[in-house]
Amino acid sequence: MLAPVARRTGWGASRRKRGWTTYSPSPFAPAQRSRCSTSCKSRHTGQTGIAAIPARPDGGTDGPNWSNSMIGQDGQRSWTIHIRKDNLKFSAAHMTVFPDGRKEGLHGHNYQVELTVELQDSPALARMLSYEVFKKALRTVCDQWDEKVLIAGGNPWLEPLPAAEGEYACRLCGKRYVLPADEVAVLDMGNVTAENLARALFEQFWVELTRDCSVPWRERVAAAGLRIDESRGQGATYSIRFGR
Ligand SMILES: Nc1nc2c(c(=O)[nH]1)N=C([C@H](O)[C@H](O)COP(=O)(O)OP(=O)(O)OP(=O)(O)O)CN2
Repeated sequence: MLAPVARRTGWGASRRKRGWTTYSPSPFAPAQRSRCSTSCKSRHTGQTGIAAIPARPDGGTDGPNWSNSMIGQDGQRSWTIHIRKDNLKFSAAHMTVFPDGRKEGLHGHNYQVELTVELQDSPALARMLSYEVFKKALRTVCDQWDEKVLIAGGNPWLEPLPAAEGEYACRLCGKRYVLPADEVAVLDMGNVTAENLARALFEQFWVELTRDCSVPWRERVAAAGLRIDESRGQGATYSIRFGR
């Protein structure tokens, strides 16, 4: 929660007094420094024209009273972490089945994964949630599907067939497939689309992430989304906003 406007002092308040309506997030940007004058109410370091960020006694940088002078206007603050790394991907084969019972030929993609996590309103929490925590969970779930043929276990055109030891066999849209069982992942979905993969991957990711019960995830994460691009410029995002 931000401090009420009337109680704020400093740069933002002085702008309002002057009737300026434009928003600039930081009064400490080089272009603004030269505006400081003896009438400026910001706290200063002693160096002419450079405002000091008031230090919190415990060294933290969150909370309503920290650096109110940096706030140009009222508003809801938020921080969003994005993670998209070349190695956060899985290479898999699939074939989408269309509603009329036709299907694509078996083909593969290097599925690229991207995570977005919107944090609750505090940069301190952002510091506590290292990128690595998210990347570790993402890598684990991506590995499950890497170098696999993905089969939609819930597709109405799928007919599982008896198979020899170590093999997986099925008929899909009338075509028979026999594959090494360890190179197949039968997924609990109706079709292997980017939308369904994004949702399934997100749900597994969340389970993996929240294994560490010492972190109050739901209090720290406001929303999260997982995007899968099956090729450059084409894919789907599954996202969830947690209710309070
Ligand atoms: N809503 C969705 N539609 C489609 C999906 C999907 O996941 N969600 N997937 C496919 C296919 O599986 C396919 O991999 C992509 O098909 P397509 O766009 O035809 O493939 P190209 O990228 O090679 O097509 P260009 O014409 O070169 O753009 C289909 N639909």
